[in-house]
Amino acid sequence: MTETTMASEGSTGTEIETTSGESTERTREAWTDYEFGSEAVLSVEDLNVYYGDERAIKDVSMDIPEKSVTALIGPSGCGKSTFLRSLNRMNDRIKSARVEGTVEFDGSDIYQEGVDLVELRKRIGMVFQSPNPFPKSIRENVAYGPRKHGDINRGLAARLLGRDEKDAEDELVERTLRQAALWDEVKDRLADNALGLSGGQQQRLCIARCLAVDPEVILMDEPASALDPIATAKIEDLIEELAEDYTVVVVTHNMQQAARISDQTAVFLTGGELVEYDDTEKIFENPESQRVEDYVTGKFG
Ligand SMILES: Nc1ncnc2c1ncn2[C@@H]1O[C@H](COP(=O)(O)OP(=O)(O)OP(=O)(O)O)[C@@H](O)[C@H]1O
Repeated sequence: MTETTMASEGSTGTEIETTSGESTERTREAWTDYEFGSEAVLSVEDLNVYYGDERAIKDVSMDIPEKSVTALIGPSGCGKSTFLRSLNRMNDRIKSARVEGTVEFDGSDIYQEGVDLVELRKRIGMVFQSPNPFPKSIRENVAYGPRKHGDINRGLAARLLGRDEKDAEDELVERTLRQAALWDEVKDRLADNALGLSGGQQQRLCIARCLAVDPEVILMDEPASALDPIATAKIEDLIEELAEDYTVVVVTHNMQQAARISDQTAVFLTGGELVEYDDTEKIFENPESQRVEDYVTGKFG
């Protein structure tokens, strides 16, 4: 098929006119080197993700700017979660998944050999759709990561060795629960089982657990989709606050939510294509792509 390229200057999409006269839109090659408000902390190049023979992410290149909220939106099955998981190698846990391309974080490719995955996931943490606290006390949920990583020494062995850091742990538990906007609700019952908290409180606890190991990036996969409107509003406020200190990447089905909380929005459409990526206001008010306009105005999806 003969194709004539009609890319106009300044346009992000490229119109392809086929011999049949149909005009279809092709996505930009790369959404990197973008002039967002801050430096890129993650830089994705030519990312393809397969499950067996099925390709779930198709040639995605994009930069993610630091200390801001990047929303990933698109219809069900378009690859948002797969893309999110590829940013801290969570897809490694899925047997059939295969990743090609690079994801640069702090100047090096997270997919190169020898990367310490525990350290990587400490720096790039994740919060899942359903709150998943451990069936332990509220305090232990927060302290678990720092204890495991040896940042805090607690327990009998530490006491015998004279290295018990109770005060440091108390300070860390309070600080992270405050950051997660949960402290006031749980400060008098830190020893209670976390499973006794409401869904929204459990999700904020999971965010505190993620913050306790001092991440730089927080990946969130539909963090409010299992919550009621009040709990959702609290999570949304929290996400905006967190972006003052952390880079947040959030998958959401909820377009109003993306519009409310994010600085930039990436729109994925069927087949794992990144169709458009821009300032959130631009995506919702004046997108370049007709397909994106149809999607954000609810014509499909
Ligand atoms: N573990 C897996 N094994 C095989 N295929 C998978 C797996 N996870 C996702 N897929 C497939 O990859 C594609 C993208 O799925 P993904 O969950 O990333 O999309 P999504 O946009 O996050 O969807 P949703 O909004 O419904 O959560 C889909 O076709 C899905 O069926």
